Amino acid sequence: MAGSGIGIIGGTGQLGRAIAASWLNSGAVQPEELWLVNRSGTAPGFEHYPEINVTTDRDAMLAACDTVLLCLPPDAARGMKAIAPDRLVLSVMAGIGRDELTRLSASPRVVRAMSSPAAERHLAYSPWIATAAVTEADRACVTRLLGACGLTDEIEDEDQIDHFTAMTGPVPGFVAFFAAAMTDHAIRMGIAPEIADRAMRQLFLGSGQMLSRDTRSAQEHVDEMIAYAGTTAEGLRSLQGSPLAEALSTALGAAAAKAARIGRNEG
Ligand SMILES: NC(=O)C1=CN([C@@H]2O[C@H](COP(=O)(O)OP(=O)(O)OC[C@H]3O[C@@H](n4cnc5c(N)ncnc54)[C@H](O)[C@@H]3O)[C@@H](O)[C@H]2O)C=CC1
Ligand SMILES: O=C(O)[C@@H]1CCC=N1
Repeated sequence: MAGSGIGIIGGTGQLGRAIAASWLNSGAVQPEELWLVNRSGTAPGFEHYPEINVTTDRDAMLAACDTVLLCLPPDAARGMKAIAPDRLVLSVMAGIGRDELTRLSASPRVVRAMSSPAAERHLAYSPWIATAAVTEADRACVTRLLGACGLTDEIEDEDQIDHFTAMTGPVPGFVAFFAAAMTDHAIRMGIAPEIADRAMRQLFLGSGQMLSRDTRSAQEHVDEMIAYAGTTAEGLRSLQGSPLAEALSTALGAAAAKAARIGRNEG
C-alpha cells in the first residue's frame, strides 16, 4: 500500500524544480510528503526544505507516494516501464498522450497537463485533461497541485495540449522574442544597450501585470489605443496591416506540430 506522498520524476530539472518550489512555498505539499526522483539523488536549491525526500530510487518513491508527476524528457520516460502502477499519474511532458501515458505508467488514472517554469512564481498556466478512470477526488488533487503553480483549467480536447505546449509552456518563451526585437529596435535608435534592456524588461513586467489584472482583453486594449488616435495608434495600425500576426501564428503552429510529432514518436 503506497503512502500519501507526492513524487516528481525529474523533480530537479528546469520545470520539475519550479513546480516543486511552487508546491512547497504555497504549502500545497508538505516537505516530508514530497519526493524528488532524479539521476543524482541530490537537490541543490532545496536546502530550505531539509525534510523533502530526494532519491534516485523510483521504487522507494512509489512505496511512499500515491500521486506521481512525470516531469522528464519524453524519450527518458519512453525508456521506462511501469513507471507508477495504479497511482494518480500527472504528466507535463511535451507531446506524450494519455493513451501512451497509461501504458508507460501502468496506471489507468492519468492526467495529461502542461505547465511552465513560471510555476516557481505561481504564474504558470496549467491546462489538463484526464482519463475516464480519474475520480472526483483525483480531480480535486490535480486542481490543488496545478492551482499552486498559477491558473489551471480542465479542458475537453486533448489536441489543445499541444497548442498550450507551444504557447504557454515556454516562459518567457515567445514573449522573449518580442522583447528582444523591441530591445534591438531601441538600440538601433541609438539607445544604450543596457538602458534598452532595462526599459524593455520593465515594459514587459508592467504590460504583463496590467494585462493579467485588467478586465479588458488584449484586443480591447489594442482597440482602445487605436481609438485614442495618438502616437501608439499610428504604430498599431501599421502592425495590423503587416504579416506579423500571421507569422506568429505560423511559428506557434510549428511548435505545436513538433509536440504532436513527439506524441507520435516521430521526434
Ligand atoms: N523547461 C520548460 O520550460 C518546460 C518543459 N516541459 C516538459 O517538462 C519535461 C522536463 O523538461 P525540463 O525540466 O526542461 O528538462 P530538464 O532536462 O531540465 O530536466 C529533466 C530532469 O529529468 C531527470 N531525468 C531524466 N531521466 C530520468 C530518469 N530516467 N529518472 C529520473 N530522472 C530523470 C534529469 O536528471 C533532469 O533533472 C519535458 O518533458 C518537457 O517537455 C514542459 C513545459 C515547459
Ligand atoms: O521547448 C520545449 O520543448 C519545452 C516544452 C514546452 C516548453 N519547453
